Amino acid sequence: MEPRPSIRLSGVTKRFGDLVALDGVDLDIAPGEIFGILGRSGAGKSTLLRTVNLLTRPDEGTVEVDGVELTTLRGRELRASRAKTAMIFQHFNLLSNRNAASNVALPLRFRGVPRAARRERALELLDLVGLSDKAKAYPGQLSGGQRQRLAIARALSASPAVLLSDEATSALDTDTTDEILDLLARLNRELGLTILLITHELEVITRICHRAAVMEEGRFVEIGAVPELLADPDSRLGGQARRLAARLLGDEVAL
Ligand SMILES: Nc1ncnc2c1ncn2[C@@H]1O[C@H](COP(=O)(O)OP(=O)(O)OP(=O)(O)O)[C@@H](O)[C@H]1O
Repeated sequence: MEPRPSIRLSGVTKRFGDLVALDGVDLDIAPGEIFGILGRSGAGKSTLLRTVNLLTRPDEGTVEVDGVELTTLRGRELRASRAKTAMIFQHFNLLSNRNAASNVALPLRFRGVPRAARRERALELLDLVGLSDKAKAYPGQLSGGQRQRLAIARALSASPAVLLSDEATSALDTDTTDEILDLLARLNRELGLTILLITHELEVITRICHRAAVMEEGRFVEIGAVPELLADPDSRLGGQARRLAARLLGDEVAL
């Protein structure tokens, strides 16, 4: 029997006035999978990601996380189920007036975790993301890559089963992007964390995603295992990869 999906979207539709931002999206993501959604600006990626924790409520369709249908929940029950997911962002969304340990510990404070336990967990998480020497540093004293590590540590504070990543590497240079992607891949392996990410960068998909979908106008126009899509001469993902290689190598033969 197939394991219960970590995330299941069925017929998810979202309209903004006359605009159909999501058009009946179906998606199953397995526990421990890294799934990437690639698409141009305006394709509907952010709207889709935000339906998974119901920051955006779909007009039609259902959203299940870990077997719980979020679309039927409200108030306290919804907040409790939302804790199974955490989110990271392009611009980190850290609190600039709190040091690194305090940024990580704050969500635990809201959950009523006692001070000593909060501190211990914060230091453990900073260590996990390679920032154990930065506990007292403020976000303004950290590099972009270190800030994203800190945001990842904070996202993991309540031990979510699912991490949602909204263009988390888009503001970073290539080497730092690779470091953050490698960190996400390690957390996926070591913690069994399911990761759903959206990106407009092909390299993010090819470096860490097990499966991917290409999104256009609120629909998936392609979905599959990344190695298979890359090897398929007719796939959009493969086509993009070959065009990128040709550009980088300046070699039309690669097309
Ligand atoms: N709150 C909103 N009100 C009205 N229209 C919206 C709203 N949010 C998104 N849209 C529209 O829905 C469509 C999909 O937007 P979305 O942000 O999901 O795309 P995206 O693929 O994430 O793009 P980007 O990469 O630029 O963030 C766009 O046409 C956008 O203008």
